[in-house]
Amino acid sequence: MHRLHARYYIPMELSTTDLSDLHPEAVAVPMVFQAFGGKRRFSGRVRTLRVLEDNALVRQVLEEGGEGQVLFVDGQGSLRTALLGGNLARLAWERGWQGVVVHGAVRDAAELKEVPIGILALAATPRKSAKEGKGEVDVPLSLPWGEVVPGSFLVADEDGLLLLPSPPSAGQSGG
Ligand SMILES: O=C([O-])CC(=O)C(=O)O
Repeated sequence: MHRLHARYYIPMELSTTDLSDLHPEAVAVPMVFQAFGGKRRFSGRVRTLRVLEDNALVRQVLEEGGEGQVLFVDGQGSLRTALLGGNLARLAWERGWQGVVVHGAVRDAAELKEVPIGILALAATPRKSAKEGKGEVDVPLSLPWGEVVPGSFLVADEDGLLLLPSPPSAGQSGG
């Protein structure tokens, strides 16, 4: 529907810029990621994972299910192996995850864009990860831009990521 009075239109989802203005204390992660998934805008309660070139725990946590949640994987910035590909992305979608953020690499980029969740990563690379199960689940992640705390609320859009202590309330409106 064409909106003649577009300036009176109040978006249901607040942008990260509006939210950052409302919550200057929130951790803001710049959009250093590429958007590989079918959705650029997503949000949800955060679970965390710290791994290094090993993605057995990524599968394990995604299998637990993540209705309304976002998995933030700190792959420590390594681009040597992919921590998620088409199979894990489809698993995430089937299990209700809103998105997966990978501070590291993914693969199967052509498949990822068909999966209707948010998938952010630094790069794509062909090589798979180890499956030994090394890593830490639900730990605070120290990233160059601030700390990503499990249980916080993540909002992602074209401008970056914002991490809030709790979901923004419906009464907040952007300007
Ligand atoms: O299983 C892996 O290592 C990642 C992958 O390729 C997929 O999710 O399809």
